[in-house]
Amino acid sequence: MPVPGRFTIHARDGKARRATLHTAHGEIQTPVFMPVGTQGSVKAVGPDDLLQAGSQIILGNTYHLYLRPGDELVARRGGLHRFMSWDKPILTDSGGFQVFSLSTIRKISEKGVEFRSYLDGSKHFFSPEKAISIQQNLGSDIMMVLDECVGYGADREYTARSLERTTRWARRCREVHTPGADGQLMFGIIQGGFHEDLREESLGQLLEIPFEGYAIGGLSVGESTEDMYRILNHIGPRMPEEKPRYLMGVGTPMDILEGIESGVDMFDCVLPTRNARNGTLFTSQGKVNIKRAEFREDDGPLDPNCQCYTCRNFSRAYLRHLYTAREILSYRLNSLHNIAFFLELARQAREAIEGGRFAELKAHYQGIYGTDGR
Ligand SMILES: CCNc1nc2cc3[nH]c(NC)nc3cc2c(=O)[nH]1
Ligand SMILES: [Zn+2]
Repeated sequence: MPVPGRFTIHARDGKARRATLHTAHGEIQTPVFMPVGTQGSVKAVGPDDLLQAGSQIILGNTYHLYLRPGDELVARRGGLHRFMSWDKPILTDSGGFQVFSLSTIRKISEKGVEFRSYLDGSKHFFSPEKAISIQQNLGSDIMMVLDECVGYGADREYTARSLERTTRWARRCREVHTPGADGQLMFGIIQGGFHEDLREESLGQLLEIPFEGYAIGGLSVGESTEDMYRILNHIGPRMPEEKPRYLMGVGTPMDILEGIESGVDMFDCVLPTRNARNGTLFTSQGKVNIKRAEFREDDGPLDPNCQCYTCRNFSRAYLRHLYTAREILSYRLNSLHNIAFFLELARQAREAIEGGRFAELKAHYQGIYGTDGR
């Protein structure tokens, strides 16, 4: 009987790990890429598409689902898995990031964060306890604590005070959910901005609270690749060896490979689905901007090395036509392919770590996408 939270490392290649994370809705092979299903759907694709593309786990946003359709409504329908017909693992964020990035008026205090809905301007309040109760209503397999993601350029003094409050909030989240209750896991989130010593401070404080996994927050917030990698390389290897490590909101193919090399196991990013909708497609030979005139009469597949539904059935000429005609099918086929590309990248990383060839895999993609793939 799998024990939710059990994390077994099968192989290592440098700091990179090949592991299995057990959850109440099945095992996750890591390194893993998690498609983002913000409002209970991964935009433009269905659960069958996701399964066929090899998705093991998807992400839901607490902030959005709380505001619409409401976490209580979802709970009355049997929880998010049943509601969206996805019976594999789901990770929900705590809404913290959306509140800070989407909501206009907000007040942050020791008690929590007050904000106005981006939908109708109504006033709402997330305490750490409320953020957890929403995720319990959603029934996600992995819950995230409520934290404050300080923006890029926040001063050191504010960053230091903020991480202390984020730790106190993390403790309050832990206090309202017994480890493993209802098979749900809870991850702590490391803050500390771009200061190595504050990152270590945040991690050290969180280690005193039992979490089933730890996430690196506060990155991919507009910083340079150099700053992201500096913090990633510093804190990744310092995170608990025997627990899953999750880098939130990252990233480009090269950012993901850099994260894996620093010992990170789990990634989520809207890049594949968001870029699909503006015609930017990731392929084994680099980025393809499908709206370019050069593809008007190109009968070849988008990516000859890709096994996805889009690449097996449609030509670049057709994909370009759909995109320029703003056909809805364009969003589905482009999103499917980009998701398949990111899932395949993670699969190749798992295989490379098993074979001790991760450095070669990273070098291969560096040759195609450059050092940071932006
Ligand atoms: C669980 C909610 N908390 C939380 N989410 C995040 C989501 C992110 N997404 C990105 N780039 C796209 N950076 C992030 C940082 C955080 C972060 O520091 N905290
Ligand atoms: Zn494809």
